[in-house]
Amino acid sequence: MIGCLFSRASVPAPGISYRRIVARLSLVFIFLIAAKFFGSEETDKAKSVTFAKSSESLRQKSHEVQCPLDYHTERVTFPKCLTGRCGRYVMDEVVRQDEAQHLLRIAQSGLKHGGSSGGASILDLHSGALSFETKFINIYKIADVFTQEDFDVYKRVKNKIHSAIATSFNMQPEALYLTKPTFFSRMNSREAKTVHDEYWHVHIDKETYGSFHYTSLLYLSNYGSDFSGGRFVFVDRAANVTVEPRMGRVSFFTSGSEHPHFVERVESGTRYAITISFTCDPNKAISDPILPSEGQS
Ligand SMILES: O=C(O)CCC(=O)C(=O)O
Ligand SMILES: [Fe+2]
Repeated sequence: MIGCLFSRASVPAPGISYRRIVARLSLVFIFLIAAKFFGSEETDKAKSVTFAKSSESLRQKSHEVQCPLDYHTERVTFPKCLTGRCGRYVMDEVVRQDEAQHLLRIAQSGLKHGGSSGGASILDLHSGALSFETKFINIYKIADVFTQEDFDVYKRVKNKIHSAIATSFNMQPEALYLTKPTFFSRMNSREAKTVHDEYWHVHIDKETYGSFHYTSLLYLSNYGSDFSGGRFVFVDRAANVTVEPRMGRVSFFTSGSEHPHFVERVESGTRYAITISFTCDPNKAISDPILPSEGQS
């Protein structure tokens, strides 16, 4: 069989010229190159544009995108919160460095009591959920880790981000509510052990989490020095658009199908961030976390 194929390849059939073979091979070659560049795997997109570099401090950088159809349908229900504009923002001056450092210490001291066996761990101060090997435990049941000051800083920073979103999207702050899940994340290059470790998949927050209308991310470590890989990537039609995490950097965007995104795999080091989510639906609102009183945990 193999011999047959070889002989067919080396002796052109009558009527097929070498020129034709070269032309066909060229077509195959062009097709392979095109497949590499325009392949369906979004994460392989060759064209990548940096929206925010970790080396630059941005007071504000924004980009407006077209809102999807279902956004306009939902506007009827939440007209004060869905103001007709969809887009993304990066701001480096909303959260102070000392506040970001304080939040990093909260994340580290909480995660000391657990941590995933794979590459992604979370800590949720609202529910107490903490990654532990391949599952989750309630940190409030096992340790008395946090102080009132920790909760005060957390709330102050959340309020600043809430105001920045309300102002940027031109809404009354009362129309926008904190929702769940809102959580610290720690990512590294460890091999995934469960689906919860697979943070690198393209997703849409409104579909993944249900209640989100506005997603915000506060970065607690620096791309390039604390870790490599791990950039945030918007999967736009024309190109992938990256945000490089930077200590204290706030990035926020409307959470619908206009913003598919993923986090690149971390190659080395440790990446810390907080996902703080907001909804327009008062029924999906959550309150600020409070320090569990003695005997309550
Ligand atoms: O940490 C990030 O940069 C993004 C995380 C994310 O996409 C999410 O929590 O839904
Ligand atoms: Fe997300």
